[in-house]
Amino acid sequence: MNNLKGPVRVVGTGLIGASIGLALGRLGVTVHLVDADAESALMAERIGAGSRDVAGEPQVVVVAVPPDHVGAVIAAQLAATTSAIVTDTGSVKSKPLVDAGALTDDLSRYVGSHPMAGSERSGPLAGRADLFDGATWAITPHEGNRPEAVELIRELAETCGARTVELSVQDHDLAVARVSHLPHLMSALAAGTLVDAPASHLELSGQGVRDVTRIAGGDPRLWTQIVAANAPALTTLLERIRGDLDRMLIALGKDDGSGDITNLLMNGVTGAVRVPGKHGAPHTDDATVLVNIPDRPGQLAKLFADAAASGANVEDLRIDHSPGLAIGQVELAVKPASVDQLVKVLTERGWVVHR
Ligand SMILES: NC(=O)c1ccc[n+]([C@@H]2O[C@H](COP(=O)([O-])OP(=O)(O)OC[C@H]3O[C@@H](n4cnc5c(N)ncnc54)[C@H](O)[C@@H]3O)[C@@H](O)[C@H]2O)c1
Ligand SMILES: O=C(O)C(=O)C[C@]1(C(=O)O)C=C[C@@H](O)C=C1
Repeated sequence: MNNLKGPVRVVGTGLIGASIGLALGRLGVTVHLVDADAESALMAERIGAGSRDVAGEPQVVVVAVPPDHVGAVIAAQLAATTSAIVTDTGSVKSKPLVDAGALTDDLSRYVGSHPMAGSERSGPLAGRADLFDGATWAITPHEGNRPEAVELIRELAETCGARTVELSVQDHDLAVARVSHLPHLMSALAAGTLVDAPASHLELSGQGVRDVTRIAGGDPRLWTQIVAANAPALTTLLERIRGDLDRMLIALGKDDGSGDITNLLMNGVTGAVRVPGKHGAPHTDDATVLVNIPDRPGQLAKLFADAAASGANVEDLRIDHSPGLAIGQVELAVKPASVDQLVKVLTERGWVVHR
């Protein structure tokens, strides 16, 4: 470790590039900012993601531009540098390798990577220094890479706060089709049915629809490039979903279809619990307790104090709050053995609690 000295040149200073600059800046790594759009680089500099002074050979180049441009920018950066290790943050890993390979003979200084953290927002002003803290960052070396080059990119990701996972380019693209690209398409399709919904229907929106539609807000131009670049893997998954949709439609049309509906829903439960929890840890068996919380200052602090008094350790929490309502709901995740005592103490102290 500690081979990352900088400077790091970030090409593409939008959400991801600016966040990388901010994250590296926390540990004093010098970051140089380049963007085809001068305004984007200026904004990134203003929020403290680095400087637009790009003189000299960088130690590392991070290419954080939209997927259609990644390969060409990698090739251009390899040509513009002599020793720098070049990586990219593109959401699909086979396309940059093919695109850059068509433009240069030597890809030994290029190591692919992909931070598995982001947002539905774009541009430098959406950048956050803590975006990658605890997130997974995929490293996808190819045959021509030297181990030291791969190690340097691993160190870059870890300096940004992430934990790294190494996998092949092909395996990466299959994995993200499942855990990122298909979920995005499903979110967009579900949100699309709201386009012509009457306001009186939308008024009933609760946390469920907010959870399902958040990522649908992502930039459609960026996501078109992402899903087009991963079409083969996505096609296989979409065909599977089409089969499940047909099964659901047939079951809904039958008087005795509830068994098959339950089977499809059970399948969802089984899949959902396989999603790893925070920091890449396995999904825990924590139990959840829901507590109604009045929208008044100090209530959250009081709830935590009362939970602590029961002896329960709060492993995680989520707050659902609808603007305009005088009450919200807090979901406390605790060890199953703590639930009974937690519910007893909170109820005694006046909280409305649901298991
Ligand atoms: N948005 C996410 O959640 C997310 C997460 C992980 C990885 N990624 C990947 O990271 C990359 C960047 O995504 P983003 O969300 O930061 O996009 P963004 O739109 O916020 O920023 C992209 C930036 O690249 C610049 N740019 C475009 N073409 C360029 C070129 N030829 N040379 C230099 N600059 C150029 C744009 O001006 C823009 O400032 C994409 O490849 C994306 O697939 C995105
Ligand atoms: O949190 C989000 O908004 C994201 O969609 C981030 C997300 C993901 O699917 O996890 C989106 C695309 C990227 O390539 C990596 C991360």
